[in-house]
Order: sequence, then structure tokens, then C-alpha cells
Amino acid sequence: MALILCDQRQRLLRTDGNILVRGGAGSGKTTIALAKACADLDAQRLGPLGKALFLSFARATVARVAEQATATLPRALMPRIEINTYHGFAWTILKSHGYLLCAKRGVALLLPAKARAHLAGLVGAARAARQRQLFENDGLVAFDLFPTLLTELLQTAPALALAYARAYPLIIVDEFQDTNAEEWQMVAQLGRHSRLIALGDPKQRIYDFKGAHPRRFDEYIEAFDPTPFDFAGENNRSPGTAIAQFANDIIDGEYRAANYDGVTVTCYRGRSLRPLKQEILRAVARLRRNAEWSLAVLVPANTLAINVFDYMAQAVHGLPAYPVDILVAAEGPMLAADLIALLMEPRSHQHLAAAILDGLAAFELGRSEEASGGALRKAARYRDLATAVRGRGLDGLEARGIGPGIRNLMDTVATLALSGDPMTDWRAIRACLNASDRKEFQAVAKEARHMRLLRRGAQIESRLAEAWRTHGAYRNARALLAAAVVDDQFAATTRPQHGVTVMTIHKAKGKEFDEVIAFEGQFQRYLQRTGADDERSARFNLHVAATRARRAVMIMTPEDRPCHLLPLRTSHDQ
Ligand SMILES: Nc1ncnc2c1ncn2[C@@H]1O[C@H](COP(=O)(O)OP(=O)(O)OP(=O)(O)O)[C@@H](O)[C@H]1O
Repeated sequence: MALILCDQRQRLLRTDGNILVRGGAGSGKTTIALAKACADLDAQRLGPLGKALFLSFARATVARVAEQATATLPRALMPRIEINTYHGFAWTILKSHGYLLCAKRGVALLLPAKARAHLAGLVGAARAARQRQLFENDGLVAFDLFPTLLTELLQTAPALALAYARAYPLIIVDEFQDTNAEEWQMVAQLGRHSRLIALGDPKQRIYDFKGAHPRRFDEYIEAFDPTPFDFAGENNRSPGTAIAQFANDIIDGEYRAANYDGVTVTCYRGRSLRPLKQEILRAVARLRRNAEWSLAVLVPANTLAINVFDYMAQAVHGLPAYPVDILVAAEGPMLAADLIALLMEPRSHQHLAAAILDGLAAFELGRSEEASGGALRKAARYRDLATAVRGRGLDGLEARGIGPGIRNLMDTVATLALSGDPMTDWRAIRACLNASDRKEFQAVAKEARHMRLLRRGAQIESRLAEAWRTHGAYRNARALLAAAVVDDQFAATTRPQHGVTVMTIHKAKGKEFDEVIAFEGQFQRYLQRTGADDERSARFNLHVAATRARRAVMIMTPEDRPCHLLPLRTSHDQ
């Protein structure tokens, strides 16, 4: 699509200094920011070697921006526009210079799945203190610590700050409404020597639970006196539909129209996912007439995304199976995979038993976002047992409970003749876990089925195959797996999102699709609790979900307990 440059946009392209761009979903903030980067490069405003840095939160957004950029920007300028996530950018600096701030000679990434195990049960200041301790004593850097450490590093080493500012004289910060206090400090530090362009939409603020706050815009205005631009009321994503109007009405809680073009709100019956699958198949039949098409199925919770993904892959009740992709947090599968990798490694029974117990503890603590009291108690017990085994050998395993289960598992795995084909051996070990009479191991096997949610499957396989070729055993399988997962954390998926993709609403931020189906389950609701803040955040989430669509959005809610935030009369009238 050719870029339309109105007067306001042309003025923006000529503006020097810091800039603030506000505007609703799909108004064109990202697009104009990229055009601005090009204009500045063209006019030699970034010096002979300077690059424009585009920072976003989600890898998904980075992929879309990169895709869009390749289609619309002059090729010669592309190498001088760097598109990255806040985390990816911070990590490139911290991994080489972070050691300047801690007692270790080098730093390592604390993967989110492992961080959960280290931080389970800690909140607020206690959590922050523990993260700091892990960094200072062990050189482990949790994601949450990235912005604080980068700010400190650039303050401690002014020469480094100047060098980075020379490399990136223009920094575009996307999704500014969702920055938390630490991220804002980091942006402010970067802005001391570089020009900033902040892009934001107050109505798309969906990360309050991570510290986003409405005052962020005022803080930026006060500190950097940016030239403001506002594209309020513009909609370049879904022109000709009433999707944007509907999405704004969701936030206001007042539905001004009886019908909205491009929007369907519908109740579904029963408890199965069949009605959702039927709608997906209908949408696919409509969309696939075009060569490249995209449909997003957006749900309120990770667990529901996985259920939908599994359901879609089955041919049930006469409905055909359909290929679907999924974007979810993969902490559970990652911890399960870690245990499988452990069982692939050559190791003595005593070491293995203790390591299995530690792995089970990490799995209990890290498989869900917040560990329950039960999970904390179980994990503590496993760790005590692991200490006993390390002290007294296998006698430390008790005769009841998990002890005999571990012995049986180790015996079964020991009888396996590994083949050297990583996938075959992986499956064989997963089958051993599944066949265990202990629920704990069955749960690991179940979670490991979602290993394909980790995008580095092929890389993990080839690293394991290489280990086998070199050593005749899967030596260091866990470390190889962890390294591949670290790579995965920072890989920007440049794969365009085609076909059907299931994800949470939060993951959909910054993306766009031909059509969107938003779906809530009986228990995984748009509105989780009743309270003014919960209601506000549910409205903002629905706003983000609806505005991802270019042509049509369908919002589904269960008939016996419909979401009261939705205009249900509209659906009956249709
Ligand atoms: N000036 C323009 N002329 C033509 N098309 C445009 C223009 N600006 C944006 N678009 C198109 O509109 C769509 C939305 O644009 P963009 O992603 O830049 O909006 P946004 O404000 O960043 O959205 P969001 O806040 O929802 O992420 C894209 O498909 C883009 O190609």
C-alpha cells in the first residue's frame, strides 16, 4: 500500500529533536516512525555511520515491523535501521559489559523458566532483592533486571553511553504506554545522548500488572519536551469497517451503534471447543481464497491457547483437522524438556536421582506463572530429598512417595538402548515418564508434548546429534538444550504470520491479521474478577484484540455465563 503523507505527517518528517506520536490502534504510528527514520537517514541527520534503532516489547511486533519495513523502505537504507526488542537490545550490551557491575567474570542469562524456580513465592521488594543477589553473586541476569542494569551500566561508564549514542543517534520506542518505571529510566538514560521518538496509545495499555502507568506520557513530556503529534481518530488498518469504533466503544462501555460493520459478537453453547472450531473453519474457508491470509484466535489465558491448539489438530466430531500455529509462553515445556535432556545424559544413579529431584522441584515451581502453595511445599520436599540423596546416596530416597518412582524410572531408562537419533531417543524417554505410575512424571511427559512450542526444535536436534557423533552419548544434553533456548529468546521471528495462529491477547499486541476470533472459555474469562481495575483491564484487552483485525472480528462468549462487557443485544439483532 502506498504511504499517504498528510500535512501533519510531512511536518513530522521535517521535525528535529524529540518527538511524541500518539494515536489509536492502526492509526499509523509505526509506519510514520519508520518513514521518519528513512527521512533522517536520507538527509544525513544521523551522521556518517549512525543507525536508527526501533525498540519494541514483543518479538511479534518486531517481526511485523521488519516485514512492513522491507516492503516499504528503500533497500539501501535497511542496514541502517535496526529493529529489536527492548530485551534483545539490552542483552547485547549486558552480555559483553554486564560483568562490570557484578562479582563474576562473566554474566549469563537466567531463563524465564529457571527464574520462576528461583523466585517462586517472592513478591515486591523481596523478589527484586533476590534477583539482584542472583546477579551480584552468580552473574545471573533475569529479564526483569535488564533495564535497571543497562541504566546503571551506562551511568557507570559514560564512554560506553557515548559510543552507543554515536551508533544510535535516533531511538524509536514503540508501545510507550506499556513501559514500566525501570524501562522508562532506561529510555530516559538512552535519551540523554540520542534523539527519542516515543510512539504510544493510552488505550492499548495492557501491562499494568507489570508496572505500566498512565503518567508515563507526562513524564516523557516533562523530561524531554518532545514535539507532539496526534493521529487520534485515524484508522489505516481496517478502513471501511466499524471495528475501530467498536473497539473504542468497548473502552467507554457505551455501545453507540446497534451494529458495527466487520464485528460479530456471539454466544456459544456448551462446554466444548467445537463451536470455536466451526467458526475457525468457516473463516478459513472465506479467507483462503487469497494467496496469503491470516487469522488470529485470541484467548485470555495461556492454558486455553494450548487447549485450542491441541483441539484444532484433532479430527473430532466429523470436523477436519487443521494446521494451526501457536504463540505462547513455553516455560512448562522448557522445564519438562530439561528433565528429558537430563535423562538422556550419561550419569551415575546417585547423581541422577538428586538431579531428577531438583528438576522436578523446578518443574513444580516454574510450570505456571505463579506457583501455588501446594507447588511450593512439594518443591521444598523434593529439594530436601535431593540433599539427602547427595549426602547418603540412594538410601536417601525414601521407601514411599516419590522415592520408588524415581528408582523405577531410572531402572527403565537404563534398560533403553539409545539409538543416536535424538528424536527417537527423546520420544522413548518421554514414553518412560508417561508409563511411570507417579502422577508427577506423567505431568512432565504431558507438558513435554508441547516441546514444539519452543521454536528451536531443529537446532536442539542437530546439537544433540552432534554430541552423539562426538561422544557416543548425549553428553551435556541439558546445556545444549538451554543454549538453544537462550538463542530462541532473542530470535526475532521474521516469519510472517500466515494461516491460523492461536495466542493470548497479550501476545497479539502490535500485530495485525485479516480476521480475528476472540474466544473466552467457561473459566478462562475476559473478565477474571469483578473490580473496577479488572473491568478496565478487560476492556483494554478486548480493545487490543478487536483492533488487530483488518477486515473482521468475531467475539465469542459462553451462552450460560456471557461476558457482561459485551453488547449482546447487538448479536441477537444481527
Ligand atoms: N500513512 C499511511 N498511508 C497508508 N497506509 C498506512 C499509513 N499509515 C499506516 N498505514 C497502514 O495501516 C496499518 C496500521 O499501521 P501501523 O501498524 O503503523 O499502525 P499503529 O498505529 O502502529 O498500530 P498499533 O498501535 O495498533 O500497533 C498498516 O497496515 C499500515 O501499512
